[in-house]
Amino acid sequence: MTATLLDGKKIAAEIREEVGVKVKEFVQSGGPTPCLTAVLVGEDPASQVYVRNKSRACEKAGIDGRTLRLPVETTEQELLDVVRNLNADPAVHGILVQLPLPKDGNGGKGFDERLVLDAVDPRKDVDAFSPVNVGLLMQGRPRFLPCTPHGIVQLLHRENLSVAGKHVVVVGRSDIVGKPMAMMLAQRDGSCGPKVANATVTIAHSRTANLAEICRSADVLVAAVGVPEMIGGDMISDGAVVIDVGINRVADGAGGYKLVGDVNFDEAAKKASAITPVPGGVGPLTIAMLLHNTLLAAQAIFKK
Ligand SMILES: NC(=O)C1=CN([C@@H]2O[C@H](COP(=O)(O)OP(=O)(O)OC[C@H]3O[C@@H](n4cnc5c(N)ncnc54)[C@H](OP(=O)(O)O)[C@@H]3O)[C@@H](O)[C@H]2O)C=CC1
Ligand SMILES: Nc1nc(=O)c2c([nH]1)NC[C@@H]1CN(c3ccc(C(=O)N[C@@H](CCC(=O)O)C(=O)O)cc3)C=[N+]21
Repeated sequence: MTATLLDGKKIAAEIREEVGVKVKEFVQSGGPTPCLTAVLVGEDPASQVYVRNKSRACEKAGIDGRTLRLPVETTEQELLDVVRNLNADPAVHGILVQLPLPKDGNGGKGFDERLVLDAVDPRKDVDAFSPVNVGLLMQGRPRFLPCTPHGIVQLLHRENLSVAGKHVVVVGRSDIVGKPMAMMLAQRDGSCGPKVANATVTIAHSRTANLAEICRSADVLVAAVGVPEMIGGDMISDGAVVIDVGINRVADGAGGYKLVGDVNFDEAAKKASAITPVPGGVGPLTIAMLLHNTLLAAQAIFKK
């Protein structure tokens, strides 16, 4: 089988366009310009790219996208104060603390990531990382859907790929991708995205025995591992749908870097019925859903 390419970049552009129209309507009806503030500590090059992409996308959608760049010397207390000031600022609707926080930050001690994320007001938590938002999601009554899994849900929906009754294998159990992805696809009622529900979900991770065999039993395989091209063609059954979340920078052999996913694309494309590329797959969708959440946050605060 030769796979259809699932064009995340194109679908993300459609979603951003739709969000842009809704932002315009919201502002015309008297609402404030939705404002997303990203907090970036240190100078991690990958984080710089994501934050730049986010602010460009915000601008195009009519959202005020701000970035607070803090030096790596920032202390945990100072970072908590920054977050609390953003919580209290009525002009800011969405707050995103870019992860990972630098290991050498906070005077060399590193940050307690949980403590910092927990300080974000749940109503402004457009990443959907706070315990309140995770709990609401789990119970099938989400306020914000986490951006990366929501992007995947939108992709499946818009490509008419149903997961109902299918076996979905999610490789990876992070709080940002694997865990919420698994929970969202297993919902009874599609509360976690349009019509996307009722999958039978397996969560695999680094302690999983027989990973290849489990992956081969997947109708839909979601790889969120962070290991370049670790999912080979031998781990994919004929006709499976493959969603590659991985964004890994590897040497390109010419002195520079290139991005590859967690899936060996060339091998997988020979087996799968449909597959997302890296770049141009899940990454752009993540940003589109972040804009969506920022508008939701502004609408919810405005209504009160
Ligand atoms: N496209 C996008 O928008 C986004 C992309 N990403 C990318 O997705 C990837 C995953 O990110 P994230 O979820 O944050 O990663 P984490 O490092 O937090 O989690 C990785 C998960 O993969 C599991 N794992 C690691 N090695 C193996 C292995 N050899 N076999 C099976 N499972 C393994 C780990 O298992 P265990 O729990 O046992 O350690 C863990 O659950 C990264 O490449 C990241 O850059 C992330 C966020 C957004
Ligand atoms: N609080 C927080 N929330 C996040 O959502 C978050 C985070 N921290 N830390 C890092 C990960 C990663 N992430 C990506 C977003 C966009 C692309 C993206 O746009 N990728 C493009 C290419 C980007 C490039 O050229 O490097 C693509 O895949 O086509 C990738 C990865 C969000 N994350």
